[in-house]
Amino acid sequence: MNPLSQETCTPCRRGAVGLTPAEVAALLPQLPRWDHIEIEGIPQLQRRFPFKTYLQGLKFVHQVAHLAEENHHHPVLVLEWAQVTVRWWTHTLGGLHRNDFILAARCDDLYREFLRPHFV
Ligand SMILES: C[C@H](O)[C@H](O)[C@H]1CNC2=NC(N)=NC(=O)C2=N1
Repeated sequence: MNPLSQETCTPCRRGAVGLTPAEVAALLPQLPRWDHIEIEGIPQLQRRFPFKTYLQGLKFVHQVAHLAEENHHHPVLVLEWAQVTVRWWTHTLGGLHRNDFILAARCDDLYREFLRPHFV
């Protein structure tokens, strides 16, 4: 279990300060399957999760949506055939906050549950 996923998100108030590039660089190794990308000048965390079926992907999207609601922090979710793409960033900062890393780690935990064989 990634220690990041054990942390609690902090409310990100307007005027909050985002992570410095050094802080982002220090956190990225804890999310080895996530890409640090930039879209329209906004740094984000992105991971593609493969699934056997479209409906399995939808189930994962549903779980991530509930995680987002519980934490008042919402990702971009792209549901495609056999894959779900998740992108985290903090809108109020236009950049990355520790919350983005925490919730990315939580997504990894949810996905790991999908991969665990469910014995009948
Ligand atoms: C009021 C509400 O909690 C805020 O607008 C939340 C909603 N979800 C959010 N999600 C993300 N990713 N970034 C935000 O800044 C954000 N703000």
